[in-house]
Amino acid sequence: MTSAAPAKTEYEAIIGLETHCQLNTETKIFSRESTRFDGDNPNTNISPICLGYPGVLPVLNEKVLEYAVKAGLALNCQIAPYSKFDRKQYFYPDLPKNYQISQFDLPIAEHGWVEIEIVEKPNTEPIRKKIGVTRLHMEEDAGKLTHGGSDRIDGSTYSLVDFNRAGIPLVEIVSEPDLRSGKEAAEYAQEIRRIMLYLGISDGKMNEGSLRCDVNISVRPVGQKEFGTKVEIKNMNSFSAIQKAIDYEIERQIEAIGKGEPIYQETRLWEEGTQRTKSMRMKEGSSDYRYFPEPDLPPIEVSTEQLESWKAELPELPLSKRHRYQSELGLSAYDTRVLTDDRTVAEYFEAAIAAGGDTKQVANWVMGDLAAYANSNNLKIAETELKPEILAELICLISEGTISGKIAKEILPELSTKGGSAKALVEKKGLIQISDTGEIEKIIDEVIASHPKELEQFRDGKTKLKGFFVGQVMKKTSGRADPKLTNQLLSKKLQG
Ligand SMILES: Nc1ncnc2c1ncn2[C@@H]1O[C@H](COP(=O)(O)OP(=O)(O)OP(=O)(O)O)[C@@H](O)[C@H]1O
Ligand SMILES: [Mg+2]
Ligand SMILES: [Mg+2]
Repeated sequence: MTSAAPAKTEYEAIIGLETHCQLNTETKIFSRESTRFDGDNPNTNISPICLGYPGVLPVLNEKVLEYAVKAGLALNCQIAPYSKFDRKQYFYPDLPKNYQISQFDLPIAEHGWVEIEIVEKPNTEPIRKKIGVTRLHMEEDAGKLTHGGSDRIDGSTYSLVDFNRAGIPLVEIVSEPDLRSGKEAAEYAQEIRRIMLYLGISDGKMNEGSLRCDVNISVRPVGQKEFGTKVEIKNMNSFSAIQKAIDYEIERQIEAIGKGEPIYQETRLWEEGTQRTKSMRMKEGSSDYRYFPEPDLPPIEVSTEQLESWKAELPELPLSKRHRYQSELGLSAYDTRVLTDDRTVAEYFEAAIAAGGDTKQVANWVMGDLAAYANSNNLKIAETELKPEILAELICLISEGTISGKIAKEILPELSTKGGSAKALVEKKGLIQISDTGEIEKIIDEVIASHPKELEQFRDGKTKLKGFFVGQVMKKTSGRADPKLTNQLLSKKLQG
């Protein structure tokens, strides 16, 4: 008896990511040219070292080591007290040396992990998962190729190469094959980016190529222990492209296996236009690179003292903030995620609380009106003129009853544009809330006296008209009457 081909749900995907982050040092990894490459003319920030002329000697940029170690620590890795560089050899027009200086068997950092937190919707429990980080190593970037165009004279096609990018420092972060879906992989990549940005060592721009993720995927029947053959996918320039490329590739592999076709160990390209992956080349095994120790660079030794001093410089990282906001501040996983995504937002939030603002209120303002103001003015929250202490002051003015929440919303744009104290602005504009019972009663009496018809209808059972009277009181006081008190007093007066 032959068994039917397994259904789609009987397969699971195994995914591992290789993430390349450009480090934002001033100068290149082994030479002194500037790392600027966009904006500058092609092939201007170059030297015999990054082009690999014979006989030149590379020297490691100390900042690169510092940034790589800090990244390794932030990824919970063990930092190697002794590591070295190796030559990874391959031929490609963007690599004139025919080898890339990288690290092979003794990388600077190994055995780490990253926690991802998937929050599907507000008010749901997040799914948390630890993803192993196999290693982090330092290496140099290659040049940038621009394909296309055709020669004006003979019509031949050509490619241009810009070596300004050659020698820009990179760290490559290799994950364990612990990811199981496109969603998890995109979340992992975002967490890596967040960590790099918190550390301030990379700008994390996927669309400009300073953060590049290669995805490795295989599928296997559920229950099978061995992994299937992996396929590597490149060329995704957003997190959603990572997710889509993986989801597409999982389907493709399952379908191929279903048809009895082999899966080749190959490199495929994600095509944004067709939303598909396309075969690019068969994948080298590591033996094809003929790695050997880089003879021109001494091994790297990191002393315990040096390591401790770099460790002491690390900021509080997103994971720790997420845990703290949820367990100590009692915020939801969803709010926590919004508040900790960007370090400057998290720091603004914390400063407003430190200045006396109520936690939940600060969170609501930062994620709500203030975020909306900042967005519509193309600013970051911390770049607005509303300093965190003033947001705290504004919140206190509401809670002590000096102004209503509505008035606070109205003056937020002015405070965010011009700065200055919230209290001073409220006083200057005469916006202080009327909370005096006698004063409100007097206004209510006037309103009732001038609307006898509505009063009669109300007393005849059209109780909805209460809202009309509230509105009239607010109109007369330019919105300054304490809404709660107004409601209470109106209820009494309308009954007669
Ligand atoms: N069978 C598999 N299915 C899916 N992912 C896998 C499988 N085996 C390994 N991986 C993942 O593939 C990635 C391999 O990356 P690594 O940098 O070690 O090697 P490579 O891709 O062969 O080399 P290169 O750096 O030249 O691209 C890791 O993230 C690993 O977790
Ligand atoms: Mg790879
Ligand atoms: Mg790799």
